[in-house]
Amino acid sequence: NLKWQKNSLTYRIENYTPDMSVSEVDDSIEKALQVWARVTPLRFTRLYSGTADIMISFVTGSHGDYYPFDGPDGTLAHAFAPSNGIGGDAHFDDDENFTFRSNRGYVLFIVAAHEFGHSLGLSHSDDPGALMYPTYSYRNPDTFVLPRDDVRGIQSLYG
Ligand SMILES: CC(C)C[C@H](C(=O)NO)C(=O)N[C@@H](CC(N)=O)C(=O)NCc1cccc(N)c1
Ligand SMILES: [Zn+2]
Repeated sequence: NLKWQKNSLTYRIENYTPDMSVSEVDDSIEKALQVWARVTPLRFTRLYSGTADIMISFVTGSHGDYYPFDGPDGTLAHAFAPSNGIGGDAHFDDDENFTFRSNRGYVLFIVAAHEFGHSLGLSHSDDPGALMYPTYSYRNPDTFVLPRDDVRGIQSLYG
């Protein structure tokens, strides 16, 4: 499936990284979902148990899918395109150092916003300024604005 066939999606934070406080992780995830909700009819509801559309976890190395993580740097996270089961799920490599807003380490909000782009059906962009560009670059979460290329991409799916 190219995209979700519903606008109301659920998410669940299954576990936490030791790099940040629980509230910083919660806030980073919520803000990363809002980035996409603001420019689409999509709405996200948090679940605290059971199976959500977007299951979010912090894992290292081999973790039960066919895409084991690779230690520090390299792959930071991955997410699965919309579908039942693992579709939509986002896994974060906990061998990375995730931060709330420092440019030392990877800003979880930025990585999560990128991953949720995949969870919603976006692939990578070749626009170097795009959030969906393949490689991470630091951006201040307090002043982050979704680049035009990403708005175009998500609205071509859900606009
Ligand atoms: C083939 C994929 C599994 C690579 C993986 C990715 O794109 N995940 O969505 C990944 O972690 N790519 C790294 C590439 C790298 N090490 O620079 C990345 O930073 N992706 C996350 C990211 C986060 C925020 C912004 C952007 N543009 C990219
Ligand atoms: Zn990616």
